[in-house]
Amino acid sequence: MKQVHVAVGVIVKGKQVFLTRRHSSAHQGGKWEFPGGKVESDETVAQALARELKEEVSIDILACTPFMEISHDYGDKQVKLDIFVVDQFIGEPNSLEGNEQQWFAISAINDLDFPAANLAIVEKLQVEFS
Ligand SMILES: Nc1nc2c([nH]c(=O)n2[C@@H]2O[C@H](COP(=O)(O)OP(=O)(O)OP(=O)(O)O)[C@@H](O)[C@H]2O)c(=O)[nH]1
Ligand SMILES: [Mg+2]
Repeated sequence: MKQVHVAVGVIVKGKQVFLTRRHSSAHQGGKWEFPGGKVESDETVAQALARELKEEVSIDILACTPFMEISHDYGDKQVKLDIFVVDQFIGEPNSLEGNEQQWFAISAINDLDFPAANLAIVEKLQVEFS
């Protein structure tokens, strides 16, 4: 099975993180996620991240830092998540696709329902932003 390369943005403000909820019909539907999406064949991961965060939550990235990479096999889909912390941006994130969205205290996201691949992200975030 081909691995899907995904650019993922962990949008932070102080000790808060911005999450959106995946549409119920999507892969891993109904779960909370970090905004992002597939890297197209003609773009770098940084370009994909900038494009996805603009399309999905309407912000312009000013600075981002590589955070971690996670490969995960969901059985029906293999993903490689290329994850960046985005802590400088223009605009206020707002889901253009009508998803549920919320700023959460990083210390309080343990009990949310995430795709399995995200658990390592949550763990590392809580170590570094608490
Ligand atoms: N955006 C995002 N995708 C994630 C996360 N965790 C995770 O396993 N994924 C998986 O990464 C894959 C691609 O993400 P996506 O569905 O956002 O891609 P996209 O925006 O290009 O969507 P589209 O092609 O449906 O329009 C999905 O299978 C999704 O389940 C996450 O935190 N954020
Ligand atoms: Mg997406």
